[in-house]
Amino acid sequence: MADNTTPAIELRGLCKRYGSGDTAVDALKGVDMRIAPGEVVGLVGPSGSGKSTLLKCLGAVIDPTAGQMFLGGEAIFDEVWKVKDLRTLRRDRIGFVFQAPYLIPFLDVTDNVALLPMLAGKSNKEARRRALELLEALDVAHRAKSNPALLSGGEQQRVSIARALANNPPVILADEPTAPLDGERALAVVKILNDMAQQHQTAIIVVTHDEKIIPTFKRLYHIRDGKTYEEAVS
Ligand SMILES: Nc1ncnc2c1ncn2[C@@H]1O[C@H](COP(=O)(O)OP(=O)(O)OP(=O)(O)O)[C@@H](O)[C@H]1O
Repeated sequence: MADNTTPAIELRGLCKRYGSGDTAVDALKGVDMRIAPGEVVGLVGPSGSGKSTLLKCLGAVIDPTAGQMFLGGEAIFDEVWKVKDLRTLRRDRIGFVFQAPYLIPFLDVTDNVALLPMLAGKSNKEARRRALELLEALDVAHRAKSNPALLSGGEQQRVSIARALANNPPVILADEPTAPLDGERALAVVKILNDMAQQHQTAIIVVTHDEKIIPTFKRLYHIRDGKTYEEAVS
């Protein structure tokens, strides 16, 4: 990424140690990353290499042990805590897409997407308007009033992407978002993530093992034994 752009995400020497003493595990051993607004990058690595730990640190779900993390140039983890309100940080600045869509079964599709903007203080009307706009963009508005259980796997995943985008977060963390999908639907989800990144300048990290989508990333980070390496992709 260009040096003069403020990165959406920047990690400097991020470390995470679980436990202490003889049983301590150093899951992250000094991770450096810079991701610009609008970039979609892949993160690949073998089992136990630290992918989940890195996503949990990025999502402010767990604290790193050392190092620095910045979102949009603002220190999130530093020598001291700079951001106290992690709930607000997770709600407004980071969108999550998981392997399973985890839609709420007793809310219809629209309310699943509208819930986060409502929690962030938008009126019901405004939150639903935003939800419908996203459902349309993701080509799933025809299921707006359905119970999520009645949707196909690909439709449910598109709804979960709409939910991740609902508060217009500058960062989206996607953990194996295409794992349950066939090749065509997996590539369609990647295209949606790329389109959304371009339109909203969202930075997106996609953790994946999915050989079908790995060649689509313009930048790819490998993680091995708690350290990341960037692969130059032509
Ligand atoms: N809560 C924990 N306590 C102790 N060690 C942990 C904990 N969570 C993860 N680890 C260890 O940290 C290392 C990295 O684990 P992590 O789950 O981040 O890897 P991963 O790349 O996501 O693996 P997978 O692809 O199998 O999910 C592993 O050695 C793991 O055993």
